[in-house]
Formats: sequence, C-alpha cells, structure tokens
Amino acid sequence: MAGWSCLVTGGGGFLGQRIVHLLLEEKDLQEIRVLDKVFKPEVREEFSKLQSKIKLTMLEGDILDEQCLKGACQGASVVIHTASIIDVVNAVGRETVMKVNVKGTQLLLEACVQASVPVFIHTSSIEVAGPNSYREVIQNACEEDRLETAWSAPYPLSKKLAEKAVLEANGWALQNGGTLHTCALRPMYIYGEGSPFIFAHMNKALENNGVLTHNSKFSRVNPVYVGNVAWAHILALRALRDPRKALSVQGQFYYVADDTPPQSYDDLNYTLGKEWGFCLDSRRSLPPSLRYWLAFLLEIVSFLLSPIYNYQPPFNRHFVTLCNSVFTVSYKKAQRDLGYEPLFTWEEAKQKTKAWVGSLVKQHKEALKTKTH
Ligand SMILES: NC(=O)c1ccc[n+]([C@@H]2O[C@H](COP(=O)([O-])OP(=O)(O)OC[C@H]3O[C@@H](n4cnc5c(N)ncnc54)[C@H](O)[C@@H]3O)[C@@H](O)[C@H]2O)c1
Repeated sequence: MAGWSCLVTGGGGFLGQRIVHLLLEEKDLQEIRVLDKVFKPEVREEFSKLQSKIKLTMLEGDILDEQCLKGACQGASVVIHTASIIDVVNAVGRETVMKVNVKGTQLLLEACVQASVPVFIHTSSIEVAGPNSYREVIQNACEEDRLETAWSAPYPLSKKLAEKAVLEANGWALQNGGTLHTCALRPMYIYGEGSPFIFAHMNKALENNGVLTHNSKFSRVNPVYVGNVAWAHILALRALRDPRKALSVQGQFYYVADDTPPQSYDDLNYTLGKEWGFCLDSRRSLPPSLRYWLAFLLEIVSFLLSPIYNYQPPFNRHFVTLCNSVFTVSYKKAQRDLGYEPLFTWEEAKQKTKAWVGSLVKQHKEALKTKTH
C-alpha cells in the first residue's frame, strides 16, 4: 500500500502521546501530524526525538480554528480525534466544554470532508453510556445494551453529542468523491504513566502526608491501561483501512477495557501507591446518598447565586454518581470486530504505573529537600 499519513488531535495529551508512539510502528506510514492546543516542553522534546524516525509535524492550534483544521487535514489519510476537555466537576465552564468537545468535533468532521480524509477514529468515553444512578448495578455491559447517559452535565453530554455526530458522519461523501468512514471507541477510566488524574491525586496525597482521599470506595469499575487504549485505536484504524474489515466496523462504537480486575477507584489508587507509603484515609466517609443530596443542595446554591456570583461546588450529583457506581463493561465486540487483545497484562500495567508513581514521590522529596536547604 502507498505511503499514508495520520493526524492525531490532542496528540500531546496522556492518551494521544501513546497513540503517536504506537503509530511509529505502522507499515508505510510517512507522516504523523500532531495537533494540540499546547505542547508541554517535555512533550515537545520527546516528539523532537522521534523526528529522526519519521516525519512528525507538531501543529499548535485550537480545534475550534477552522483554518488550522484545514491545514492539519490536508493530505491526511486518517484522523484520530482524541482532543477534548475532560471536566467532571464543572471547573472549566459549560460553554467551553460544549464548544471544544462538540463544535470542535463537528468542525473536524467537516474539515475531513473538504480535505477528503476517508478514515476518522473518535475517542469517546464510557461516560456516554453512564452510570446514571449509583443505585443501579451494571456489570459486563455490552454495546447491544444501548446504554445512554441521562446527565446534562457538560462532559457526559458533550461526549455523547460528539460521538453521535461522528457515527452519523459515517458514509458522508468526500470532496474527491470518496466516502468517509468513522468509528468511536469508548474507553473506561484510563490509568497509566502520565495520567493527569493520578498525578493530581497522588500530589494531593503527598501534600497530606501520603493520605489518599477516599470518596469512591463503593464504586466498582474496570479501569483500562493507557497502552491498551492506544492499541485499540491502532487496531480500529487498521480495520477501517482494510476493505475486508471496514464494513463491520464503520459507524460502530466499541467499549475499550482490558484485564484489569474490577475494583473501586480508591483501591486502584491505593494499589498504585501503597509501595511508596501512601495509605487510605481511615476516617469514615459520608454514605453516597448523603453526598448526593449534599451535592444537590450545593448545585441549588450555585444556581441561586449565579446572577451575582459564580460559585462552583466542589462536587455535583453527576460526580457523586460516577464515584459510587458499579459499572463494568465487556470488550468482546472489540475483540470480535477489531481483533483487539490487550497488549499489556494487569500485572505489567500495574508495575509500569507504580514505577511512575514512585518517580512522582521521588520528585516530591527532592523538591522538599531543595526548599529546606
Ligand atoms: N483519561 C480518561 O480516564 C479517559 C477515559 C475515557 C475517555 N477519555 C477520552 O480520551 C481522550 C484523551 O484524554 P486524555 O486522558 O489523554 O486527556 P488529556 O487532557 O491528557 O488530553 C486531551 C488533549 O486535548 C487537548 N485539547 C484540549 N482542548 C483543545 C483544543 N481546544 N484544541 C486542541 N487541543 C485541545 C489538550 O491540550 C490535551 O493535550 C479524550 O477525548 C477523553 O474524553 C479519557
């Protein structure tokens, strides 16, 4: 097959970087374009090193900038769209999240039509499916269950609308007479080296003598390792580029999990941190029902104050539900259609992530030492 090129939006992010690394191994790939709003200096340096292996172009720009998207898509054969704002506590502002996640996706789809890019892989999220209630137990959910979030909170709603736009765009006519083929991947909560959530969590605990906050001990989910999620993206793009497989994959969505055992978010953090002296807060936490109604009260206060003051509650009902639900999925459909098997076992994923958490602890100790000298 002739040389091809791939654009990764959000490619400077936690997942995007791992996708870029895996792309390097793809046959006949001539160019990787990485579009991101900002590249951290360490990411820029990492990508500069890769430029000796492949033509890697870093494009700093906004997913809402049509001119930027036009240039980024020109001549690309595949788009992997991971750029998004993840905000489960409404810290960023509703309008911004909706714009970047929904409008940004629509603009990118239109840019693909104009530039005749035939393959579009979208990183969706488990949040488009739920959980809707912490009282509901959902185990081993599969795509045929047609689960759908009922939340109007900006993150789940925007991801739901973005995924819908992507799947509806499957079959669109391209400028050159070709056809656009799309699919969406719905990863569970992603962990691994560089996870912004684990980074924030561990740093907060380090400021608190290694005590990890525990506000999700009733949850039971199957988190997925970042290297496996990146791998699922590669398999999806291979499938959509393969005329024998494309027919069963186009217009479809897939849950992406791996063999990480179902557990609470608290237990995951503890497992990753205990070797480095982290411990769980031994104080009793509020039961979910009480936290839920407290969140509701705070949301009302926020609403009442809104004409005069922008008060953002520290948690909301959606967040409480997320942190206290039993919600696990099966990855059988991805196995069947994409040939997906996790690249990393739970043991490997755990060891790699633990080692990274250890490096955070080391950095923290060194920073403390320099402060005191
Ligand atoms: N982290 C998780 O647990 C998780 C779980 C399920 C799905 N996802 C999805 O995976 C994708 C990647 O998430 P991640 O965990 O790597 O997060 P991340 O924040 O590390 O990566 C997102 C990237 O998008 C970029 N971006 C944000 N706004 C932009 C804009 N206006 N223009 C251009 N780029 C912009 C950010 O700079 C960032 O590099 C997202 O679509 C997210 O919804 C993440």
